[in-house]
Amino acid sequence: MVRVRVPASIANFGPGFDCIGTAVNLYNFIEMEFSDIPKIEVSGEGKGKISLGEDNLVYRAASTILKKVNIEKKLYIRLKNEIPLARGLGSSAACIAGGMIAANLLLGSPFSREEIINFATEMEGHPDNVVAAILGGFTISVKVNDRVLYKKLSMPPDLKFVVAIPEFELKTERARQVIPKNVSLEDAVFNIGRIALLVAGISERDLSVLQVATQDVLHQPYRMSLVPGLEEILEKAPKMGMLGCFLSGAGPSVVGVVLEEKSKETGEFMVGVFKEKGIKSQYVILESCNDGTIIT
Ligand SMILES: Nc1ncnc2c1ncn2[C@@H]1O[C@H](COP(=O)(O)OP(=O)(O)O)[C@@H](O)[C@H]1O
Ligand SMILES: N[C@@H](CCOP(=O)(O)O)C(=O)O
Repeated sequence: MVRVRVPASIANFGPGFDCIGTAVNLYNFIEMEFSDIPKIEVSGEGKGKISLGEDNLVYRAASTILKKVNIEKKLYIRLKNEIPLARGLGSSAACIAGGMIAANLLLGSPFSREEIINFATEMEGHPDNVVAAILGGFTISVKVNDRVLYKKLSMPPDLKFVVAIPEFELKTERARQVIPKNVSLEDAVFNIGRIALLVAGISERDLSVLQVATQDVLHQPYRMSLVPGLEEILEKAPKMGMLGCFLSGAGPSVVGVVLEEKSKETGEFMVGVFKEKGIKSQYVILESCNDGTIIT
């Protein structure tokens, strides 16, 4: 039997659509062993909702690895989930990364970490969440044909990520449909500069750039129609003393980047805005997780 812990991830981090992600300290735990019949048990998030069949995402990710080495065996998988589903905290990436890494361990690790990153990216469709979930920290990932080229930085340790999590689910697939296929040169330049500033700011520990460096015009404006309250939160965030504010992944959760003393106020503010829109939400105060998927 193998047991892994895989972190949630905040993808995009403002301007880094499909290429930047950061792992945070909210986890799913996956236990896996070979079995005569396929069996899945779930506790925590998604219990009663998640499929217990072979179409379960963790099962599918693990099976992908078994198939690559022509192993036909069935699996018994126990899932203990802390990551809420379809809220923009990388639940699907955690299933794919964790399922693949656990299966690779069960097989005696025939695949390298690089290979797992490539397989996981292929299954998820974009590398930002899976790379952060596998490696931890703040990650920059670029797809080059079938491979992913990546860099990992560590987050300044004093940053808190206050995440307001609405009660409603927003599937990433749906949130991707509203983004236009083409962008203007002006918008591309807006994001390119901010991504560069963000990466430099994180590596130099210069928090003063975050306000501007977390702005985005490539995905957030289009997703506002799916997340009532997002526009108001982003507009008021600087006045509220947030260092940065953006949609978590594809949403609907919203992240306020703050220093500890602003955490509670930030969470209550965001939950208040959602409430005004008739949306129930709760907030959690998270920290960066520099470990990726680990054996526990
Ligand atoms: N712990 C889990 N076990 C099995 N499937 C899961 C789990 N968590 C998420 N999923 C699958 O992933 C889907 C959500 O993925 P996605 O829309 O990408 O949202 P997220 O932003 O949370 O990654 C769920 O509807 C479910 O099918
Ligand atoms: N770059 C993707 C990230 C999706 O993250 P998730 O946590 O919502 O799955 C996107 O913005 O579509």
